[in-house]
Amino acid sequence: MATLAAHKKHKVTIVGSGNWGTTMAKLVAENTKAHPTLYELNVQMWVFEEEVTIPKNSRHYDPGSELANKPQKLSELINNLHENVKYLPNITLPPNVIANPSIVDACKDSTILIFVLPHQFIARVCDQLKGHIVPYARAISCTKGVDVSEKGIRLLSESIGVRLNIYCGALSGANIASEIALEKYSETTVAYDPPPMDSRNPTPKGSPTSSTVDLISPSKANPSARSARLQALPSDYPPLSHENVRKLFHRPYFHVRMVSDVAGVSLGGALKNIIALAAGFVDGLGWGDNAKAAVMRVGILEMVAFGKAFFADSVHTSTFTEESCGVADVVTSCMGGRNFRCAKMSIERGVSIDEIEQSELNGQKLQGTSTAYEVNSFLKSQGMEDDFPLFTAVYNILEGKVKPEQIPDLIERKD
Ligand SMILES: NC(=O)c1ccc[n+]([C@@H]2O[C@H](COP(=O)([O-])OP(=O)(O)OC[C@H]3O[C@@H](n4cnc5c(N)ncnc54)[C@H](O)[C@@H]3O)[C@@H](O)[C@H]2O)c1
Ligand SMILES: O=P(O)(O)OC[C@H](O)CO
Repeated sequence: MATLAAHKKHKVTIVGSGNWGTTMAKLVAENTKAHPTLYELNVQMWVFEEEVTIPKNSRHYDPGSELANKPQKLSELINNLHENVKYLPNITLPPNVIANPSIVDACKDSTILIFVLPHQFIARVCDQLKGHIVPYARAISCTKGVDVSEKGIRLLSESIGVRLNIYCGALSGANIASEIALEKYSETTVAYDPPPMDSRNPTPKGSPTSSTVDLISPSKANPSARSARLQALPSDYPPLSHENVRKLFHRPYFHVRMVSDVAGVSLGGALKNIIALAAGFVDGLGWGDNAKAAVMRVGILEMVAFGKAFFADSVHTSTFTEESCGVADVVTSCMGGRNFRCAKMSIERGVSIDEIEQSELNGQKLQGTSTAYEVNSFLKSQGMEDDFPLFTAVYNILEGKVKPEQIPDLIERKD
């Protein structure tokens, strides 16, 4: 019997256009061009619209132009210059990256949605998207953070999945965007564990087209786990197997390892930002590399303990220790990430980290500060602050309740 070949291609949208969002658009657009049988060439990139003046040090600044020093729409600048002059300056984007200020239009008919927004904006953007995406779309979250509410703590992959009623995987790793944009070698971890119905291609005649799938696994973190009716990917699309998803992200300079542990990948990316703040605090005191290594060691232990305590059914400890999204991300973030750098500057200058974020990041957002608050509020609700002394110390430093100089005593094991 002749099998029906997949003849449609996946349309891909990048939801976000900051430093990492724009880098992600660049590398994904290189891959849609490299794999024309799987993916549509053009990659939509949703831009949170703002007016931007081309910086005077930009290669695109022309003092003789009538547009010099005039604010212009960021999405139009990106499409005209093939560069995001605000969030990823001096990097040329492939012409198949299409900046789009309409979230609904950017995601229309897309079967793959790649979320790369600061985590505080995820809920609002998902709300705007509800009812405007194809029901069999699949998502990957590249955002680092968690979603804490009175109901408990949710991974962002879960949050996106539940809000949009679609399956969502995660991408995270030791990935400082500016290095990857310059095509310097780096690795990442992509967790994608699609429901079995997605790997069936073509769909056998008479088989169901939708299935009930747990979008959130029941755990201590989520006592009210939720199931949803997930729609199968139609068989005229190429299956989103590990092999095909890998082809969307892997580049000669960006090596991808595929895993199935979505919870571990999501959690590693979120918690490492709290550890990076601690590393910045001790470095800001001029304490050097030994001190940084000490907070990294304790931080990694707390990351593993957090996974075991609240996501025991889903997280594999080996994801933290063996994959780029765990220890490797802690290391790179504590050496050169924005959370580390801003925490360090805040100590050196004696001002709050929020002020440093405002004055130094030109609109880029820190994820560590809000994650430290969110994780603390969750730990408090569980009566477990004392079990995570480094995470608790970072929160108390941000609150001005303890001083960074107290970190060694605060994180010392009490046994
Ligand atoms: N930059 C990196 O090196 C890097 C690497 C890996 C992961 N990440 C993660 O990726 C996520 C996105 O970070 P980024 O670096 O792309 O962003 P960014 O911090 O560079 O930029 C902030 C973005 O937020 C957008 N924004 C501002 N207000 C908004 C609103 N009200 N609604 C929606 N969007 C709004 C801005 O337009 C901009 O695109 C974060 O979770 C971050 O931790 C970043
Ligand atoms: O610059 P940060 O601190 O947001 O970290 C960037 C990446 O997450 C590092 O992997």
